[in-house]
Amino acid sequence: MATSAAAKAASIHNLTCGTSRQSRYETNARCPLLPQSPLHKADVVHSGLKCGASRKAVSRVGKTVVFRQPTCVKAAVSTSEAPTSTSTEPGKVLLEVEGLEAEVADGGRQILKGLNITIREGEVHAIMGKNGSGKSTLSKVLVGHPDYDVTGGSAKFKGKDLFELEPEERSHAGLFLSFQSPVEVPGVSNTDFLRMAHNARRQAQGLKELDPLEFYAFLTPKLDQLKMDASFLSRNVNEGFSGGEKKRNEILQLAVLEADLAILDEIDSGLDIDALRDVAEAVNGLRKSNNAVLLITHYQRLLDYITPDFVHIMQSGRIVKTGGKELAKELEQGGYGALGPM
Ligand SMILES: Nc1ncnc2c1ncn2[C@@H]1O[C@H](COP(=O)(O)OP(=O)(O)OP(=O)(O)O)[C@@H](O)[C@H]1O
Repeated sequence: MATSAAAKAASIHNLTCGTSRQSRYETNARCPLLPQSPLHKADVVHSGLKCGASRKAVSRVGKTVVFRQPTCVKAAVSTSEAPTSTSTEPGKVLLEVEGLEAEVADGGRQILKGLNITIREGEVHAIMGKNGSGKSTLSKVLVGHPDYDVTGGSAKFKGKDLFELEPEERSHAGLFLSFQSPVEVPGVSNTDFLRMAHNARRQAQGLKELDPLEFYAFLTPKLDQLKMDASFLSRNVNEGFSGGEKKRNEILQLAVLEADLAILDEIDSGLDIDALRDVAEAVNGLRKSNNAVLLITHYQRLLDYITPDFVHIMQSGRIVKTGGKELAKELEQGGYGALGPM
């Protein structure tokens, strides 16, 4: 058996990770998968990979756990299938959130205060809102970030109770979050990382894992699509990447995982004009009739490229207004004051 990080991960990824909500206090440690890597306690939750140490082991040994944020996986990403947002038939419900309330873990302050949103297959939703209104918290709560406790409401993803699933199970089920500030994972090459994540979901789906050559063939067209140089594959995950390169790399993960619901948190921040277009085109290329995108953004410019079906305005932990794409334009022109009382 090869001793690469990928092979090692492949052999351990079906063990239990310490990143569950219950074990969030046990993550001040190093992962057996990425022993060189300090753990990113707050940033690395949405893992399609599982850790090599059980929670029990974590608490007993006092060290452990890894995880990384990626991923979900399916096979090839088709760019030929048109999204169905123009269809008059509503797609199947992918995500249904009702009355969601969440607070900072350990009895901290309440951030989400009764949030409702329903996302169907084929749709693009955009959430906008002033700084601190709770947009990123919503995305992190949905993927099971350990910094937050759900204190009320419900969320169903593809008909299943989302909060019954561990973070990596949510990933395997097809939920993907591109973080606002993607973390670096020293010691693990991008290609190994992507393949681990890809194979973790394939395994969860009962599919045969791809070997390095098969995976490379699968990955290469996606690099072209994102106009990413192949040299990014051999570099450690996000290490030394510019802000824009990290964002492209997030979308590469999404392309590899072909999630059913992609939550993209400020994917436009830090991108130059060309990069914004490339990333937006790549996201559009990933859209299919049976998947959906939730964009969190402050600016209309992203929505010029990725046309939303619904724009939601968030304020104080709730969605207070919903409209079509014209709502974002109104906001751009007049600011939040122009939207009137909400
Ligand atoms: N882990 C945490 N500990 C303490 N406070 C937190 C934590 N996470 C979020 N908050 C607070 O919750 C509020 C909402 O934060 P959040 O990052 O969700 O806002 P946002 O709408 O995404 O903001 P921005 O547009 O600036 O990115 C903020 O006041 C923030 O300081």
